[in-house]
Amino acid sequence: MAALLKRSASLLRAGALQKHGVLTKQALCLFSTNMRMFTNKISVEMDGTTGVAVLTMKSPPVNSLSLDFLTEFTISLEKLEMDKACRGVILTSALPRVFSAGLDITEMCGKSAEHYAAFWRAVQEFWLKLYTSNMVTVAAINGSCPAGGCLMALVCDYRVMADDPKFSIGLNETKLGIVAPFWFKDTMTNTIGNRETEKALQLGYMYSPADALKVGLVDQLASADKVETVASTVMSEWLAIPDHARHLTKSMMRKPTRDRLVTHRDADITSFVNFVTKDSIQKSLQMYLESLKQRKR
Ligand SMILES: CCCCC/C=C\CCCC/C=C/C(=O)SCCNC(=O)CCNC(=O)[C@H](O)C(C)(C)COP(=O)(O)OP(=O)(O)OC[C@H]1O[C@@H](n2cnc3c(N)ncnc32)[C@H](O)[C@@H]1OP(=O)(O)O
Repeated sequence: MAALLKRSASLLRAGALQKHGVLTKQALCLFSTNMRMFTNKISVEMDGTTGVAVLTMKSPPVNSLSLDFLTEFTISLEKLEMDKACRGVILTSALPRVFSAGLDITEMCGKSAEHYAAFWRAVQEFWLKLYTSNMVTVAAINGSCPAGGCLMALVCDYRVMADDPKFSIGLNETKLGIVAPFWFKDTMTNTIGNRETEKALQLGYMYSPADALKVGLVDQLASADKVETVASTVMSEWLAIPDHARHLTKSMMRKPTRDRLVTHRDADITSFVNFVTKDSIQKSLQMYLESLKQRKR
């Protein structure tokens, strides 16, 4: 398993995975009964009787989406996708207070253009795999989830969030002096509508759980200790629908948004690299990172 993961990770980075579908054949049936898989940053527990896997992010301190994290996540998801016994995935965090802090800012600071391009391709791949998954995906949001963390929750079919006012959720990119790409924006617009997205994105607004429920950014609130249980109940309701009908419906709803990124994928990478290599953007990101560190002092 470790060797397969290592090889898969290097293939994914090299972009070979999509071209040759290598993982498809090798990883088949890894989860066909009760199964546990651990990587450095993610653990997956698959219940063979219900067909539901729980994918738990465990990358302290804040489950930030680094290149390594994204690679491990995408590979784990792909393995579940290929296991016919797996029909649904619940995403959650093992960390107290944080679901995911979004993209790892250190991946966007002080690195080469080649690194930024590889990082951005991995972010796109992560979004595409989760957005177009055949499985039912439910986010059990047991902590804060800004920016890329919010995006991860938004691409799921259903969101249950812990009803704790200390937690918040939203696309806060403008607060860092950066801009949410069009496919982040599309994902949010599809969920809460154009007007609310326009306000939320310009202001980099972080919603409390109650406000997130009000605008439809999350579907349901639960007490912090019940989030995963509620997510499991929701999952069984969704799994009561025949897979093929639900999946065709999901594809029909999501295809235009998915196609837009696929069509403009290379241009989007170029645009990201051009943007993030600007001195002014580097300065904003460095200052933001520094402000996060200062908050603790
Ligand atoms: C027009 C063309 C456009 C083209 C595209 C252009 C632009 C690119 C768009 C890129 C889209 C970006 C998406 C993102 O996801 S950016 C990331 C945004 N994330 C955040 O703003 C979250 C910041 N973090 C927090 O708010 C908090 O950390 C928290 C998640 C609420 C957790 O709080 P707490 O438990 O109190 O933890 P600390 O704040 O103490 O943090 C612990 C350490 O973790 C470091 N940290 C936090 N977040 C990140 C991160 N996202 N990346 C890297 N590192 C992070 C933090 O600095 C602490 O580090 P230390 O222990 O060394 O001090």
